[in-house]
Amino acid sequence: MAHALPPSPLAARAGRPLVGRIRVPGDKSISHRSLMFGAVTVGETRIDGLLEAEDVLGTATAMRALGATVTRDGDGRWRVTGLGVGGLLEPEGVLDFGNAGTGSRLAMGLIGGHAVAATFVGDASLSRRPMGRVLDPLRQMGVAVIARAGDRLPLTLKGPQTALPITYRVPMPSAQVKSAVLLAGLNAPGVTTVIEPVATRDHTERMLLGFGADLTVEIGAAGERIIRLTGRPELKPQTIVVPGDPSSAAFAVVAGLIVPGSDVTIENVLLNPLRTGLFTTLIEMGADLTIENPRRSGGEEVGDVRVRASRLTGVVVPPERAPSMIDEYPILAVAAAFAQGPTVMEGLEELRVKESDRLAAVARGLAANGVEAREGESSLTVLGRGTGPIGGGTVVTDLDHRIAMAFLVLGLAADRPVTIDDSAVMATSFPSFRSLMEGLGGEFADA
Ligand SMILES: O=C(O)C1=C[C@@H](OP(=O)(O)O)[C@@H](O)[C@H](O)C1
Ligand SMILES: C=C(OP(=O)(O)O)C(=O)O
Repeated sequence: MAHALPPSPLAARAGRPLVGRIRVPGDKSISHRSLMFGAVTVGETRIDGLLEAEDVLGTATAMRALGATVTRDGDGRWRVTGLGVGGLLEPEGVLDFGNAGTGSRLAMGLIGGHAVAATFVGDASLSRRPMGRVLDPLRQMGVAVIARAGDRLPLTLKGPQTALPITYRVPMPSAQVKSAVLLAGLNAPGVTTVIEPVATRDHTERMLLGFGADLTVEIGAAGERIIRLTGRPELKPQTIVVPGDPSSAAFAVVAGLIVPGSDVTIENVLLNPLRTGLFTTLIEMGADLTIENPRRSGGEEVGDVRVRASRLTGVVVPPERAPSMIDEYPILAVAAAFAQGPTVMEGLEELRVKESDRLAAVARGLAANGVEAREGESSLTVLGRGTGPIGGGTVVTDLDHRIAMAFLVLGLAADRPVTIDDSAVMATSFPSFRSLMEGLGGEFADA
């Protein structure tokens, strides 16, 4: 795992325009779910374009430990032969989820619905993130939990003989919490209901329907989403084609907008409307961003995203947009650093419990590079391009891949190089970040 190695600093600096067409690796959310749903399906699920990054590889290892057969062909196609809903086996060792919030929390739901015990561990970042948000509903479903104070990793859970279907209103906008309850509900006899006051990414719902589950989504009187899942379905093996991850594409998109003279196309990007808040915001800022070749693939909207260098203007990003771009605020803050006038981002409380406290990390990284920003309790204001030079600083990544990549992009357009203290963290979600950006003309140097 990245954190066990000595840190490997990396610097990015401005050079020529970024030009070309790239494909980014597969979507992380869909990749985790493909492996997990395949593990509780009888028969062989095939996955093309699985994200081969540390977080998802950790989920593959965990599914093997639970008894599923998970293999990779020479041509990069993955195969999962599962055990059916209710069929998971008790793992022998601990399950190490590394840096992965999604992997660990969704697996807690999946395993919590089974009458097996499992111990979850992770890296220093994952071990400080709150797990009570998932454990609370699982306890209501009959899961026994032994955890450190504050419900942090490492922890052990044991699923009941028969999980209780519950009705659960998700208290914070979180697709991970929603998904954990639905995954536990898969093996609960009866109907599990999850109520989401604010819509979050809906890959669990779309994919469970694709696997043949009996699932409905109703919109309530106050606009809330009411998701009902009938437990103990017989899931049917699928062939899944994972589109490019918009959260990874985001780095090349913003780089193409802020490096003068650039023209970059990212092909085959997932464009699920619950994931595209960043693109909406950039267009509002004046970005020359177009979607080419829009199409559907595997039950999801996809397209090619083309950007050309643009003069950006600061905007106010409304809090209700946050769930559709929750992982993209660090890179939006970088775009905002090159905009004319302030960009105000609100409703960001969830950023404090990601791989790092991203509100603080972004504000610190900008300050280290001469960009003025104001950090509020749950908001961030980036004042935009001032008169002084941008860059020249070193950014503390604190085991956070998105902080690392966002600030390297800052360096590609800054007046002075920007250094991150550890580039290994990018392996969490986007191991090919550096080579893809170099292919477009980006300049990096080991520092
Ligand atoms: O369900 C998912 O795949 C994810 C949900 C989001 O987390 P939250 O549910 O904590 O908002 C997001 O930040 C994460 O990268 C992936
Ligand atoms: C928050 C993220 O991931 P996770 O919660 O899965 O660790 C992310 O990838 O930005």
